[in-house]
Amino acid sequence: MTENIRINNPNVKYTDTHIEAQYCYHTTAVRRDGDTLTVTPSVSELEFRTERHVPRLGVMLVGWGGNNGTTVTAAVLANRLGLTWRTKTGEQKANYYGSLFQSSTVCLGEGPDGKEVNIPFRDLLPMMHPNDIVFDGWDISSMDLGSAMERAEVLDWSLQEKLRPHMSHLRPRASIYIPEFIAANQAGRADNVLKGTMAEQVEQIRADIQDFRHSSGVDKVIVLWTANTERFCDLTAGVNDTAKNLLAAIQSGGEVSPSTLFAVASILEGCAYINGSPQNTFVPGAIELAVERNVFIAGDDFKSGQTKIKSVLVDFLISAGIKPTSIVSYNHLGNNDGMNLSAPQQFRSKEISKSNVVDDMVNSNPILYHNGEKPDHCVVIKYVPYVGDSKRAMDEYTSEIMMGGTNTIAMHNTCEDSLLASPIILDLVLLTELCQRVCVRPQGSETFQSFHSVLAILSFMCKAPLVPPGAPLVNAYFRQRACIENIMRACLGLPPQNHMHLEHKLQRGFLPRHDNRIYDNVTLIADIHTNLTNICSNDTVGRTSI
Ligand SMILES: NC(=O)c1ccc[n+]([C@@H]2O[C@H](COP(=O)([O-])OP(=O)(O)OC[C@H]3O[C@@H](n4cnc5c(N)ncnc54)[C@H](O)[C@@H]3O)[C@@H](O)[C@H]2O)c1
Ligand SMILES: O=P([O-])([O-])O[C@@H]1[C@@H](O)[C@H](O)[C@@H](O)[C@H](O)[C@@H]1O
Repeated sequence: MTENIRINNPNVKYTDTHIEAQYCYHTTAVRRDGDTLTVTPSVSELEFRTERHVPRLGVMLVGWGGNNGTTVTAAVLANRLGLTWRTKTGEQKANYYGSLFQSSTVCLGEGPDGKEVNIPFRDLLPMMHPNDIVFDGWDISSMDLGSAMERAEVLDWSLQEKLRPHMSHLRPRASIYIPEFIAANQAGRADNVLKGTMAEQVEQIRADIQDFRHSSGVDKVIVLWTANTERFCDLTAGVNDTAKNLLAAIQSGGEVSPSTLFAVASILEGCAYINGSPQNTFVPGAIELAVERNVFIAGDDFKSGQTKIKSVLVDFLISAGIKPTSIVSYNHLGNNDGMNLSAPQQFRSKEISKSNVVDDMVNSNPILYHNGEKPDHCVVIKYVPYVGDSKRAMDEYTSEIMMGGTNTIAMHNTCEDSLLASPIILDLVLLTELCQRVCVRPQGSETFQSFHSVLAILSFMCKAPLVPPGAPLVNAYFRQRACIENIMRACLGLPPQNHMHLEHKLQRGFLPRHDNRIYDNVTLIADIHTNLTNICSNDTVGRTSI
């Protein structure tokens, strides 16, 4: 279902190539003087410009032969082919459940009947449809995607049988393998590795990207790491502290992880690079290189299950004035990721990303938490081969409530881990692709600017969000989601969702006045057919009328 939305707004203009929206950005600055807080509202006039043409997108996955890589590829193929398959409970149809853009909605406003009108999130702006993504990638295991899907043991066999003819010809490219960065138990699958110096391997990855771009005919490539979790990299001055030093370290063969080598290769090829794992891929030199080359980077670590619930539950508790004092997150799983995480250094990377997710919420409430006080927080991950990709998570949240009371919430959460991560991979690349088509011009500035290379808007999909220097780090789930929705609304000149419904809360109510200011004596009425093929090819849409 694709919704056609009509923006009746004088400050939104449609050209053949862009959506151009004048936007008033409201914020407040706060200054403390003793026990007085001075709050100064500010309004910034911004012009958002969004390219309407959606390109053909290629996604290259590092770790393509893994559970996530095979599953997300299979899911896109199954949806593209419109596959159904028998399960023990009946006929199952391919879908994109778990994807923010494909399976959740946003509220546009109220209809004449006073009821809210909700549309698919993806219909807010011209976005790539996941069915159209072209996949490629690398893996240290040479196994073809059909066999690797079988190895992953994620999807129903009857679906695998339908998909195998479409996947068996897909083979991961040879990859960069430095054994010390992942668990020793991964060595057995490493039969597809590049030889040569570090610099030669980076050049090969760059050549692979160029080869894929040319052979597939895609217009742009995004590279995403869904390979195994690496140990943290040592941050060393003169090695990875600047872009120049990092490039030199690659030439000399210093301490640079495979994930960072892929990041450098992607950035040098002008491709956005996303880190789906918890290691510190983005060493300062990599970030500096991305900024210098104006290339998007984002991460870290897909926020898929236990941590996603934590970023909701802790936000609920603390914003309700309840004080979490102990958070224990245990899970066991039996997939290869779990096997890799059974090694201490790799587990430590994951423990860090899973543990820091409550910091912003705790720090937001000095009524409950004083002088750096934090809840006890324990993360346990165990490898139990028998359960495979079916992660069993058990969480206990103990909180202080009124008058010395105690509240304990215990939950059990079982899921196929890769079926939670796959839609997040799609959301990450689709939102990155959209952001590559958006630029903003503050009032008084001659030129437009893109988002910062560190693409913080992707925080919603990450356990340990990477943000630009000095930017706030937000983990609270609904704040992150609102950030995405309101930035996309701004691209349409629409104000942020405020959930106030004031017109329904006053004694006599009032009728909101339509924002139909005249714009150069022209009232623009623009149709948005958010089906991208319509917008690009059908000249009857996106029309303006005077
Ligand atoms: N719900 C989830 O599945 C979830 C959530 C958050 C984060 N993650 C992270 O996503 C990553 C992938 O998860 P998975 O379940 O698909 O794991 P997996 O072990 O099934 O897949 C990882 C793949 O990466 C390959 N690989 C390892 N090192 C490589 C290298 N240097 N180059 C290319 N390929 C390499 C492996 O051969 C394997 O095929 C892990 O780091 C995991 O921690 C997963
Ligand atoms: O997102 P989430 O469910 O909290 O975290 C998950 C961990 O609990 C799991 O043990 C690990 O194997 C996955 O890679 C993922 O990181």
